[in-house]
Amino acid sequence: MSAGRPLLEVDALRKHFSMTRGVLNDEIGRVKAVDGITFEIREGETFGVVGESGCGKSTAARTILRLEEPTSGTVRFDGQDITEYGRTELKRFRREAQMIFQDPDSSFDPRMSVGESLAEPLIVHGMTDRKRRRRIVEAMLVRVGLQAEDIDRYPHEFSGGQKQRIGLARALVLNPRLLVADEPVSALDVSVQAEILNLMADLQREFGLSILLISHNLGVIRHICDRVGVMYLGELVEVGPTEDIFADPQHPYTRALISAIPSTDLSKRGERVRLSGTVPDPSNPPRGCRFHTRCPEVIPPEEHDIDQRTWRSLLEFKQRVEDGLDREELYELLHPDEPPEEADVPDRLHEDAVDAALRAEYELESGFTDSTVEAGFERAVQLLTVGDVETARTHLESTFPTVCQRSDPETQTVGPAHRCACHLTDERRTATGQKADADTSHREGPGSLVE
Ligand SMILES: Nc1ncnc2c1ncn2[C@@H]1O[C@H](COP(=O)(O)OP(=O)(O)OP(=O)(O)O)[C@@H](O)[C@H]1O
Repeated sequence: MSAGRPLLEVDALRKHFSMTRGVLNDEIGRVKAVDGITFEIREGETFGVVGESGCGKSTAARTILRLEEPTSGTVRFDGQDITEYGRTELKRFRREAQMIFQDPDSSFDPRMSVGESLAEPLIVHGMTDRKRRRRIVEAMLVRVGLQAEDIDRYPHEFSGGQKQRIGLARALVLNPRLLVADEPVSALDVSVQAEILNLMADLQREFGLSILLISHNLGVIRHICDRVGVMYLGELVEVGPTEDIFADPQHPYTRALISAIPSTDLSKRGERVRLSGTVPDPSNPPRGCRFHTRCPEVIPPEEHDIDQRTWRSLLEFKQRVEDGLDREELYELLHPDEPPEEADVPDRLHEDAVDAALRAEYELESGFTDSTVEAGFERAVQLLTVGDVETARTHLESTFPTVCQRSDPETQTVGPAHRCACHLTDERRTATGQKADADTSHREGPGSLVE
């Protein structure tokens, strides 16, 4: 369990990939895969990073190990900034910080025996005594639950779970201080997953390891992590001790991930929060809170009487207009079997038909109870039927504002070592009379979560 001093300190780390075009490689944009994350891992601690596919977890791990060069920010290992390491220091660091991957197959050369694969790092780091290497490798195989005789076998002779054991043995053969495990069990049968996670926990205790565990599955993280960082679109939106994150999740994204964990408790089934769509394009992240385009708890304007589901649907409509809902698209909505390029799209579409089609598309009521909401929606439809998307956009912006779209939430301390970046946290604090406690020392947006 956690106790020691910080071994790894990640501060405002960014990794952007350049998108280029043409022979001159002109930059046309940047994929903000990791966009200002801050956390630390103490000696002997397991820290989990969780988030959906495409949130930037693997890029974060690779940048922390300097397999990718960071765009900005620092990574300190045992107090030293690894972003400034030269070749020799980097070699030493690579010995102390090892990585295992999702697919153990891809990390083994099928032509090399297990013994040869595991001895390789020892040779690279200067161990010339062959007998000694063999003794170390055999002992490590036994330690991960295999047999010393397995040393002369080949990767294809092992099951997926056994291969991941061999992967662990190879990562640990150099006695590292940090293990970075990127989705180590997601390719394995569920029945084998717990065995590998338990083995990792045992090895961690025995070797006093620090572990950075990356997974899209909070159930996996819960199994062995002391603390968790929840990652969304390049940012850490919540960080805290595992038990606090599960007992009192603050961020709607964390709540959605928790609800996605299959429950064996029948009474708890059916409470799953469904997130619409996938993680947005990191080269063009939504403004304000990056999660607002999918957030099931996005904050409605105070002046409107509107339920959460309707508000979510209205915001999806608003987003579609923002993305440019022109007359051709509307025509397609009205006439799904008639491609607009072949049809003569009229200058003015039929208002009632567009109104009905949009309400059906976004599952909106046929008449909103709040007359201002009704009038606001009708006005947007009018503007869209004549193709005035720009005015429709500004009209929707002023009629249906939300703080979630307007501004980036600041990181707030919500409990001991528990931080969250969400406007709902501000609202809750205001409602309970607590002073907003923004972390002004780390103004890097929601990624600024430190212990
Ligand atoms: N070398 C690269 N060049 C350009 N974009 C990249 C590169 N590597 C990753 N990306 C992009 O960065 C974003 C984050 O990818 P990353 O693999 O880190 O996410 P992830 O959360 O680990 O997802 P997964 O579990 O699917 O790997 C994605 O949009 C991905 O397409």
